[in-house]
Amino acid sequence: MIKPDAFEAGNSGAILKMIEEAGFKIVAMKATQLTPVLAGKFYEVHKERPFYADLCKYMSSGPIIAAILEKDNAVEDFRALIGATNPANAAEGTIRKIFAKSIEANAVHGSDSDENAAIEGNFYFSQTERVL
Ligand SMILES: Nc1ncnc2c1ncn2[C@@H]1O[C@H](COP(=O)(O)OP(=O)(O)OP(=O)(O)O)[C@@H](O)[C@H]1O
Repeated sequence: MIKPDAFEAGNSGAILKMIEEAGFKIVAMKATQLTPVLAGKFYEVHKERPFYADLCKYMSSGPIIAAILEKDNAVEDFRALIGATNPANAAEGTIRKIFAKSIEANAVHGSDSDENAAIEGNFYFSQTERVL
């Protein structure tokens, strides 16, 4: 997912280019905007965390791009490409180091397991929208 800060800043194209150049195939993609309720559902796992309300507000504040990516070892390789959650700790050359504004507005999201990738892919795309 390309988050609202990166979309608003006009960085979506540059981020997608980095993703493709790193060997990921985009198999489904759309621009959309989450409602606060849907943002809350997407990040439900964080509902007890102190930043949850702000996160839901931020994630529904503007358009995002949702995409399903395909690659061998995709989860691990994508998390390496995006870098640490807090851009201050992200390695040089990672998407978050280059584009993130803060620990919250950190440009992109990546699934943390194959299982969650399937759940999150289904969250955004119906079967008929998927090119699988
Ligand atoms: N301490 C914090 N303060 C504010 N927002 C935070 C904080 N920690 C995490 N977040 C926000 O919540 C999101 C989810 O947190 P998580 O710990 O799952 O990080 P992540 O797995 O690197 O990010 P993501 O799940 O978006 O890929 C972060 O990407 C960030 O936008």
